[in-house]
Amino acid sequence: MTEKSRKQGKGIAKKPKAAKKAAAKPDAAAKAAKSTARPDLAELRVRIDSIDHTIQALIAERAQFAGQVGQAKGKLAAAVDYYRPEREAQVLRRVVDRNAGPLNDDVLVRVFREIMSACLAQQEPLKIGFLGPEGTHSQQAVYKHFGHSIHGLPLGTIEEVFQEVDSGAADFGVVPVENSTQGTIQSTLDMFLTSNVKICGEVELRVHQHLLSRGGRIEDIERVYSHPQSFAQCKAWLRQHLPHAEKIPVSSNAEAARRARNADDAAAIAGISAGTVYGLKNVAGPIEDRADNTTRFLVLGRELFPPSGNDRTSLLVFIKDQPGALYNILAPFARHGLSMNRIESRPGNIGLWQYAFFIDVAGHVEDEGIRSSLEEMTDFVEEVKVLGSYPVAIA
Ligand SMILES: O=C(O)C(=O)C[C@]1(C(=O)O)C=C[C@@H](O)C=C1
Repeated sequence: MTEKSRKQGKGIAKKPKAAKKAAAKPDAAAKAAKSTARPDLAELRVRIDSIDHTIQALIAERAQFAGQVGQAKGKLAAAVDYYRPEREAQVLRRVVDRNAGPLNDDVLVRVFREIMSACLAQQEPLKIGFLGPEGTHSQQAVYKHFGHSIHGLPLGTIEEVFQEVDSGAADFGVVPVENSTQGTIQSTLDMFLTSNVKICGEVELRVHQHLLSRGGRIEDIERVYSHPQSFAQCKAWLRQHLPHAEKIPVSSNAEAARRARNADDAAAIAGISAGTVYGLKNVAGPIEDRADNTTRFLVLGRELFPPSGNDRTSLLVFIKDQPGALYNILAPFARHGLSMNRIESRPGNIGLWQYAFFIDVAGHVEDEGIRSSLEEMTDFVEEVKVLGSYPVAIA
């Protein structure tokens, strides 16, 4: 059972368009953009050079201040201790709020993420575990969330990502948790039943699938490798274009690409970056059946972070086996006006037919509403685990 209103949680307070425009567009650039006369290329490049000069000086100045912020935090043990997801979310929401174009929000967010990533790496790059090998969508999610100034650790399974974070070998981990076409990734949810790791962020990634092969000719393809989730996302396309090819499920799309590089009659369904890593040609794509195909990833860490102002809380609730228990754990959220974004039941590993409920609710566990809701449900639960309170995904 899943109830979703994710976008509703985004809550990025937008200024009225006209006010944003007036605030941001420099006069000279606005006039030049309106003029019908052909602009002078050399003059434009002089201006761009001058702006680049200023931007570079400001980035260097920002990096110096970020370094001082590091010192202000005291002598901490490792880079992981300097990372502040709630602060990064606030910085990025302001970027979106200020944006008056012409660049899209997601482009500007990417640029500022990279700046913060580089600023943080001045201490030492964060070590981020993800479902490898190189070229997976999980790796893209890592870069989207942490920028490129990190040290990526490609791992074999979702379970290993949890273990490496738990043991401290990785500072953070990134794992897929649900796909808009295919639903929940059960193996991720089940790990929370036994693991102590915390959720400290979420990433939403538009996922495009491509048919990749060494030879690049669809008429040669007799075997297709991919992860079962990706096969499911491209079911209709495969039925229409490769109905007779053998479909071979493997552990990741990048692994599919790795195998497809050995023969001309083999292909992989994977992201385009896997093709670049493994030297494959793009035969067709995007080939996912739904154009809005999106995967949501969770960022795993070892501690809870303070509120960012627009957060989500994930709970794991083991309810008592008694009439009305489920109603009584959900009613407090309604009483406190808290939006529930998701509820999903899984066998709880605590006895036959005993279920655990994964619940996502808007807000932070330090908020009065969630604190009171948790108190009010105590008579109806065996145990509640707060899996994490973290900033709602940005752009
Ligand atoms: O504000 C901080 O706490 C910083 O360390 C600075 C900064 C930044 O570059 O803005 C860098 C890393 C943190 O994760 C958050 C923000």
